Amino acid sequence: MSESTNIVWHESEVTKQDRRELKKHKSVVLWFTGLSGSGKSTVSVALEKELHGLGVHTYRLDGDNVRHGLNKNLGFSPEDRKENIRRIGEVANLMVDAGLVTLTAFISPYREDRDHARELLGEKEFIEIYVECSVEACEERDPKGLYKKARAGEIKGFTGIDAPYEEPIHPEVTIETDKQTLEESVQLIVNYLKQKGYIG
Ligand SMILES: Nc1ncnc2c1ncn2[C@@H]1O[C@H](COP(=O)(O)OS(=O)(=O)O)[C@@H](OP(=O)(O)O)[C@H]1O
Ligand SMILES: Nc1ncnc2c1ncn2[C@@H]1O[C@H](COP(=O)(O)OP(=O)(O)O)[C@@H](O)[C@H]1O
Repeated sequence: MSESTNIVWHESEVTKQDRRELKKHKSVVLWFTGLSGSGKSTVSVALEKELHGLGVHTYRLDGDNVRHGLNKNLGFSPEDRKENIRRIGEVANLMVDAGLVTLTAFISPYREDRDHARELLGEKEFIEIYVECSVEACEERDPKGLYKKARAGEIKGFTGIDAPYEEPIHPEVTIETDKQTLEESVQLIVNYLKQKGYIG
């Protein structure tokens, strides 16, 4: 792939701050990370519904969905996962600029890749949410039958089985979906956003 040259940033007259004032809430990325089956999609869907009900403008980016389009040329090698997360970080950055509370639900197994997204967005606009759940519980749930396939050797390099997952060290929020109910997880995140002044 070649790199763009001779390009110059063009400022808009409407700023991120203007868009936030129109929407009456801050914009931020809620970056869910965790094993397959930990509950990233389930919790982010329920949270988005709750936030929408509170008058918050949201958008949700989900691993399976984005891999159908924008990232359909990427697989699950460490390099492809890195590129997947790099693109999501960039897209999320645009959405935060647009004034949206953006929910991303990707395994994002590598600490370094998540930290790059954090650097791009900046500390105030990046909230890492660790969806903690033991691999045993995820495998027990196996909502898409993928753990079964991985155990049978039909999927190689499956996160938590024969590919790594690096736990966050200092996530802003941790939810334990093998101990808490879905409602408890959603409430915990809503309370965090209110407490920190992201939403009214
Ligand atoms: N090898 C392997 N490892 C992990 N997951 C796999 C794999 N192959 C396919 N899948 C399916 O792809 C979904 C994960 O995509 P992500 O984009 O979130 O992955 S990553 O962040 O790039 O690691 C993941 O979705 P979730 O279960 O929602 O996490 C799986 O459905
Ligand atoms: N407390 C809980 N929080 C979230 N999901 C739960 C919980 N208990 C059971 N589940 C189930 O676990 C599965 C999680 O799957 P999913 O949300 O697709 O995970 P991921 O997006 O991380 O792969 C769903 O079938 C969901 O109904």
